[in-house]
Amino acid sequence: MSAKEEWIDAAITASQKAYIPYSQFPVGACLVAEDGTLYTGCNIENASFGLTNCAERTAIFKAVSEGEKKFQHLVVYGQTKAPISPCGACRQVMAEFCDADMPVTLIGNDRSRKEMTIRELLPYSFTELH
Ligand SMILES: O=c1ccn([C@H]2C[C@H](O)[C@@H](CO)O2)c(=O)[nH]1
Ligand SMILES: [Zn+2]
Repeated sequence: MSAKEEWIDAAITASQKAYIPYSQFPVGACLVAEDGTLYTGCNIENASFGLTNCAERTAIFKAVSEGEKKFQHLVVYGQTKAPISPCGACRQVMAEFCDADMPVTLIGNDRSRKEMTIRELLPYSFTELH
């Protein structure tokens, strides 16, 4: 299923909560659980830059900490010209908690969008310890 407008709106609204004193670059995410529950997230920066948590990971960690295990879609919004491209850390975390076939909709400034799967975002990923 392609992303519902409601999910995109939720990601955009979440970006308005971003804590971004260093980059001034707001990002929002909306993770949709199997039953339709929405978990939103924004990027949360830190004076120790490496501790910054991206919007995608905020949404995923919120959902997992609420006990969610199955997801159907992730939307990521950023004010980029082309649809935003998640960082490597977020791709690895997505691969941990989402099925390889799950769609991820990437959104740019003008609501331009690109739909990819988890597998396309992180091919040949490390997912198991054995
Ligand atoms: O997919 C992305 C890309 C970047 N950022 C954040 C991290 C940092 O706060 C700011 C600039 O990289 O944007 C996200 O949250 N998600
Ligand atoms: Zn990231």
